[in-house]
Amino acid sequence: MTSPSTIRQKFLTHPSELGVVAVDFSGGQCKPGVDAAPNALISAGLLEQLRHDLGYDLHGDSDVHSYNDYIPKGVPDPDYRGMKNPLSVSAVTETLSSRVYAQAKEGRFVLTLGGDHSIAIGTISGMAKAIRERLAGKDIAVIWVDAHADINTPETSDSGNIHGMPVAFLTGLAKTDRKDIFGWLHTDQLISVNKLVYIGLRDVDRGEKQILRENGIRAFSMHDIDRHGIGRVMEMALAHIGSDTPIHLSFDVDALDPQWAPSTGTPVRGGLTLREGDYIAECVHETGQLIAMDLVEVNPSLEEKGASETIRAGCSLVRCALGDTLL
Ligand SMILES: NC(=[NH2+])NCCC[C@H](N)C(=O)O
Ligand SMILES: [Mn+2]
Ligand SMILES: [Mn+2]
Repeated sequence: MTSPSTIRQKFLTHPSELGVVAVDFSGGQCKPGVDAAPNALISAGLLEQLRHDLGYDLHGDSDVHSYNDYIPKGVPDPDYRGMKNPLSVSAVTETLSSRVYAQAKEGRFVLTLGGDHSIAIGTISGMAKAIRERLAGKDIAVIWVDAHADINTPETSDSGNIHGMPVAFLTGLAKTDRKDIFGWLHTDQLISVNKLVYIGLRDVDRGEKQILRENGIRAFSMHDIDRHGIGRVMEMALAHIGSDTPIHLSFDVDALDPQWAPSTGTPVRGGLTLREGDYIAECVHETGQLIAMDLVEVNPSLEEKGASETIRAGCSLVRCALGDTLL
């Protein structure tokens, strides 16, 4: 086995530097409020904790950069192949992709605070490209922690919400012939289905199940976690990725049970405990392969009584992924 810090050392030329990207965007789904999450997380002290308690130097957005400025103005954004707000989501994620790429090129860990999960189209494409350039064509692995698989194509989606489709675009399973609707994604920005692992699934659409099956995608559902325990599931998930691959962790807060994270747009009962979520983040940190994390789908305006709990849970997940709880 290569020494655990090799990947991080090779890629993160500045391991104590964080590129923070705060994305106030909600256009990948229909409920307002998820755009307020980055501010809520920052106001709760997240960045200060990373700086002060964990000793990171922060770069990038110290407050929220308005991604809504990148939505094309004065042009209608009609549904296309059933997708809602396709031009807006495409334009925002394209800009986000280049901002993430710029941070990653500096050799920094990139932490993105969403926003809805459609923003992963930008973050993961930016990381995939930066890693390929810096590590001689190497692919990144993605650990997608979520109640949902978010791998609908426009054709299999019932809702038309693009936050249910990012993985289909990122893997090239969803094709597009429109430059202005994700046609900007080039092969060097895509990920391989073989290096994708899901954890926490429990609400997967019928068409998505077929996509997972047909592509042999590794997925650990809540059923698997109940059967094997989170410890064994993490061993299996990380073994699938291997020790020589950089990891992007995309964490949807709805992977947690609504008891811990009620303020989210598509809550599903029967989820992870906060401790299980933290444990996932700790295990990925411990590999020395983690190079980027997204935290998405915190919506402070839903279930307002639970908003501070959800924000606190989100802060905890990020701190764990950045090494807080390990001795
Ligand atoms: N990122 C999320 N919370 N996604 C929920 C997706 C729900 C459903 N599968 C859909 O495609 O609409
Ligand atoms: Mn989800
Ligand atoms: Mn999601």
